[in-house]
Amino acid sequence: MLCAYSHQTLSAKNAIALDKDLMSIGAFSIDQLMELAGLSVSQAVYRLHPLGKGKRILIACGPGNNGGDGLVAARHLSHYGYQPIIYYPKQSKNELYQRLVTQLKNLDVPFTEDFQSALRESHHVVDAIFGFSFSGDVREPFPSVIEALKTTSLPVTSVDAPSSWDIEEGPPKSGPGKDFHPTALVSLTAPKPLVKWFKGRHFLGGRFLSPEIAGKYNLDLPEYSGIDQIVELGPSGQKL
Ligand SMILES: NC(=O)C1=CN([C@@H]2O[C@H](COP(=O)(O)OP(=O)(O)OC[C@H]3O[C@@H](n4cnc5c(N)ncnc54)[C@H](OP(=O)(O)O)[C@@H]3O)[C@@H](O)[C@H]2O)[C@@H](O)CC1
Ligand SMILES: [K+]
Repeated sequence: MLCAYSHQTLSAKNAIALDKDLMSIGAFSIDQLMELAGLSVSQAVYRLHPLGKGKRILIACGPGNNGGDGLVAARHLSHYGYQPIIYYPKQSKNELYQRLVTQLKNLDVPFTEDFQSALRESHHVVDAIFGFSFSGDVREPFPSVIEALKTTSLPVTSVDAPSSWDIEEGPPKSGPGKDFHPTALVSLTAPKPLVKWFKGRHFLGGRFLSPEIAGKYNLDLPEYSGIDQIVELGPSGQKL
C-alpha cells in the first residue's frame, strides 16, 4: 500500500548529523541501527522478490556501513529461506563487521570474489556498496561491479542510495555509474535528495525514529502497517 508522505529529504550532511543524534539523544548503538537497516532491506527484498521468484540473492557489500547493512540483510534473507551469496572485497577489520561475517559463515552463507560469475547464477541483486558517505570517482575494485549492476537484466535493489550516485546531485554524468538506474531503492531513516532522479520502486525503512529527532530534522513520520519495518513511497518520496 502506498502511503501519504511529504517531501522532506535528508542531505548527506544532515544524514551524518542525524546518525550522531540517534546514537547520543536517541541512545541507539551502531549495531542496533545497522540491524534495523538490514532488517528493512530484507523485508523490501521479500516484498519485491518473493521466494517463488528465485532464491539466489547476490549481495554486493562495500567497505562502510552501507556494506554492513547488506551483511545484516543477508542473514535475515537466509533465515527467510533465500540463498544469499556475498561479494565483500574490502572487508573491514572492525569487530562489528567481523561478527556479521562470522554470523553468515555460521549459516553457511558463501562469500565470493568473482562478482561476474555470481551474477550469472543469481535471481536478484542487492547493492550495498556505497551509501551517504560516497564521494568522488568510484575506486577499484568497484567500477566493473557498478558497470555490471547497470547492464544486468536482473532486478537490483539499492540500499539507501544507488551506488556511485551523488547524494545531493543524483546520477553521475560520466564513469561506470552513468545511466545506472536500479529497480528499487530502500531509503534508510529518510530519503536523500538523490531520490529526485529515481524512477523505480521506493521503500523507506525508519520505524525507530522518535518524534523528537524527526521534528529536529523536519521529517514526517510515515504510517507503517502492522509489523512492517518498511513503507512504500512514490519514487521521489513524494506525497501520494
Ligand atoms: N541512521 C541511518 O540512516 C543508518 C545508516 N546506515 C548506513 O550507513 C551508510 C553510511 O555509512 P558510512 O558513513 O560508513 O559510509 P558508506 O556510505 O557505507 O561508504 C563509505 C565507504 O565507502 C568508501 N568510499 C567512499 N567513496 C568512495 C569512492 N569514490 N570509491 C571507492 N570507495 C569509496 C569509503 O572508503 P574510504 O575511502 O573512506 O576508505 C568508506 O569506507 C548509510 O548510507 C546507510 O546505508 C546504517 O548502517 C546505520 C544507520
Ligand atoms: K547502495
